[in-house]
Amino acid sequence: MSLLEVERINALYGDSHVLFDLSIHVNEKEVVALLGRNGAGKTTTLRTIMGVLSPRSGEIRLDGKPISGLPPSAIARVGVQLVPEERAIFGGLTVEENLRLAALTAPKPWPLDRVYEVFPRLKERRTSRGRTLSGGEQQMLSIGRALIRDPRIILMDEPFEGLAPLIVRDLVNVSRALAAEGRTMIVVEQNVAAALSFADRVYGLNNGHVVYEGSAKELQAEPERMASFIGVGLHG
Ligand SMILES: Nc1ncnc2c1ncn2[C@@H]1O[C@H](COP(=O)(O)OP(=O)(O)OP(=O)(O)O)[C@@H](O)[C@H]1O
Repeated sequence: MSLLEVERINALYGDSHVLFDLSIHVNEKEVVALLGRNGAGKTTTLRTIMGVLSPRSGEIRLDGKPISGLPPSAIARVGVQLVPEERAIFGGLTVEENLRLAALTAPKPWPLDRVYEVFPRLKERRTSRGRTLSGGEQQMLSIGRALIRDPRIILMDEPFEGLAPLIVRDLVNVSRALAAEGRTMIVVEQNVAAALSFADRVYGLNNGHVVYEGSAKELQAEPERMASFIGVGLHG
């Protein structure tokens, strides 16, 4: 049994059908990349797993127990954490307050220092307010807020988007380290090369359908295959 099982979900925004019988699974300690063009349904898949959107049909299970239909707060309590594209940190609170707040409702949160070991820059900025952070620092804080709750699975939505290449390199290195220590993650990313550098397995999405599944290694060996499915190249 996989840690996360998404089985034939259909999701709609009003009358607009966005995910069609979509099935994916994520094994414990596995990193899965969801790749596809803009509008393919990647963000909607993460939002549906998190419970922000309820699937119209199908089922989502964590550890074999259904979570679809539960509110996001309940899904967070059982160990799912979304790191949203817009980062969603509290601009008026300091780095440390943002982290403490995230830890507050977690059953077994990490001590603050463990987050600071992952992101030393956050320790340097711990008394700074969220709104004064750079884009890269905000992304570190957003990931740090997920990590401090010690979740079973982290859903990362375009973590490298809009960041300078040097920051992306640092965040990729952190993601690799998290993968190496056995964190379970789903990553949605337009930067395919960056995502494949730490993903184990890949799903390609197109128009709300899974159109490709394979190991990251397979895909790196034949990137034209991915391009033919979804029009996303390794350098796209
Ligand atoms: N709140 C919403 N209301 C209505 N339609 C939406 C909403 N959010 C997304 N959609 C539509 O659902 C489809 C899937 O969007 P989604 O954001 O999941 O795609 P994506 O693969 O994550 O792409 P992107 O990289 O652009 O975020 C698109 O056609 C989009 O226009």
